[in-house]
Amino acid sequence: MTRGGGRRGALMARATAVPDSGLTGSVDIPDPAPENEPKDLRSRLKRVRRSVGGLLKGLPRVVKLAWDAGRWPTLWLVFATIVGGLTPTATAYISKLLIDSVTGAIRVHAEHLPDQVRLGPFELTTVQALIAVAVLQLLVYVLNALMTAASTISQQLLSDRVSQTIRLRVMAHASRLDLSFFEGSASYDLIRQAQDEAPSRPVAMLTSVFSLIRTGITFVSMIALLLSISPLLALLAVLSPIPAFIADSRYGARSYRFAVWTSPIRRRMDYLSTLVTTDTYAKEVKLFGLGDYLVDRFRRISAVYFGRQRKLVTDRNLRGTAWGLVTTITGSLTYLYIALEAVNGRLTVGDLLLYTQASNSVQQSVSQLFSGFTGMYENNLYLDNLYKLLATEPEVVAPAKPRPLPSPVLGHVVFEDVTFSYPGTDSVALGGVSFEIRPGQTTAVVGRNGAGKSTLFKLLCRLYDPDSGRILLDGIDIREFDPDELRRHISAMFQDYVTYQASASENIGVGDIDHVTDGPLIERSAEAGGADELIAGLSRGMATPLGRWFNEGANLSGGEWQKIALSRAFMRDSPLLILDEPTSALDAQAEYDLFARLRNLSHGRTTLYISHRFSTVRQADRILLLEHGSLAEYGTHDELMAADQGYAHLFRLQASAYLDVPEEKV
Ligand SMILES: Nc1ncnc2c1ncn2[C@@H]1O[C@H](COP(=O)(O)OP(=O)(O)OP(=O)(O)O)[C@@H](O)[C@H]1O
Repeated sequence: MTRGGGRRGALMARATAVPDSGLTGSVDIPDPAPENEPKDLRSRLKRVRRSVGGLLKGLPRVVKLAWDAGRWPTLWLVFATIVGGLTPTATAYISKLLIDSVTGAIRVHAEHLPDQVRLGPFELTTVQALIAVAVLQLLVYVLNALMTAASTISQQLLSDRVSQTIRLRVMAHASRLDLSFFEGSASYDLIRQAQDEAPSRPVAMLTSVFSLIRTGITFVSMIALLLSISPLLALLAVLSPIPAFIADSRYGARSYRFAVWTSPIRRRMDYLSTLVTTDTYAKEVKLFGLGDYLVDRFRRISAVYFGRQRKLVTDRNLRGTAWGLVTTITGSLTYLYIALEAVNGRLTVGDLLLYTQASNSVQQSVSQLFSGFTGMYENNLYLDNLYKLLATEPEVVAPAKPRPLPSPVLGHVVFEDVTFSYPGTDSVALGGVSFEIRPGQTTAVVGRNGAGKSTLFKLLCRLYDPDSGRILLDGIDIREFDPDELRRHISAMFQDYVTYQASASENIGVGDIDHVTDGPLIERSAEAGGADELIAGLSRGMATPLGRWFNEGANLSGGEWQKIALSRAFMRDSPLLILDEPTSALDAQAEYDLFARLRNLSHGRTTLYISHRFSTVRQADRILLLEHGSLAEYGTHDELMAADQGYAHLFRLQASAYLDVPEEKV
């Protein structure tokens, strides 16, 4: 993954250019910069070449997508397309036959000639000729109806399957991406676009492709008819729709850019609506009376957004229609020309009908060919986003030949001069941090807010890689292991743990997905995390749904959720146990109980925990104090108290508050 470079960098610049913080500030959207509008003919031609090139590259991807999603529906669609493409020509020809047989029959009766008319190469009686034409027409209509049904069914099936395939790919890929990818607003936009647009765009592209083929077939067969009567008519029919196409293609690119540009705005609209419609936020929204404010803000942002969109849509269609008039005028002139030719006796009435239909159809197909091309171009731009997302590779990856983890892992952790800044930020979250934790030791990590404690844990779990320095586990750089394999050897609970909308047992079981249905293990983990009593009190015990999204589930308190999250961390019997503020929401008794249990649970495992409560911190074998991303002190409680530096000060500060005596007397 590139950090803010290239296209992502450009997207990031655009995203931040929107002067809207979300909850306050201007709701207006600056106009998309007309950066890519070509001015002269050369650059226009260059752009056409580029778009055609992009299309030709995009086409096989979509066809492959359809083929992979369903072979039979794709084949049916091809067949139906070919038949559909020939139908207008066949219908026009049959109409000519019908008119010629009828006028022939009228002449036979009026002039008392022998009852014989010519139908194509055949000599038939007038009645035979009329029946033959009617049967032919019926066959074409039936075939066309069948093919239309086949094409509708295949399109529907393909559309569902293709969008499912895309969703799956996006999900599967997103689950592989680095944590940092989700933390950048530009990449978040990319995922949003891929999720919103990508499922429908391949099908839209496919539909454009097939209608293009169908129109192409109609065009070629009709133009053959037109050329035989008048090359001038054929030329006129081909050239007249071009102005409308040029107008339309400009707007195709413009509406794509508009969608990219407004993605941050739409994301904010989603956010505002989430704030008022999701249980997690409902309490505060009510308490602070935010409802009306948020709804009003949504209304104003959406009014601006839809106003801009309305302008784009109306402009596009009005201009398209204006240019389309050129086509209509040419069409009318063609009709006049053919009518005069028929009056002068150079054409039969059937020919008149045939050529009228043919020229009309050629004009229509040319304009459909062009607009199909524009549609494909537009869809292809959206698809590019999808492929850009799928091409984004995680940086935190396994080496070509990952080293197997030692067996058993002893849990000897060494940080060697580790420095790290979060992607996209200048400030150093950890700078030159070095320390060693012996196997089986318990270490408490302390420090003020923002000192880098959680960052240290994230690096140890390889959610990020250090910018410099090394982290060793049992003497081996953790980058030599497969990160998934490494994480399987770590039991961790983070500060912002997830509350799954699932049963109590599933909430704990996901801590080791291979054992998500292992009842006894889940029971043991619940006991370790201190959630056993609370679960026993739920109406359906372990089977009780937690959260209310899908079921009438139980709603837990903050501390109760934390016990569940803690229990989840104990599902794995790993050599490394990492707990980020595990007791922040627990009552004093529950905290005391946990640390009493932890003495047993951490036996033989290297344990690191972050805590702001020094009564628990002092129980650790070692204490590590971070200050502004640097290691300030490291040692036992007694050593650090004797050193009488930062730790001793913080310890006394808290103790004095408990004991109600001045700090210097503690
Ligand atoms: N995802 C992120 N992207 C950018 N900066 C981050 C990110 N997460 C943390 N930071 C920054 O890195 C620094 C260290 O953060 P960290 O979360 O490690 O602090 P902490 O010591 O765990 O704080 P607390 O006690 O509040 O949990 C902070 O300045 C923070 O703003």
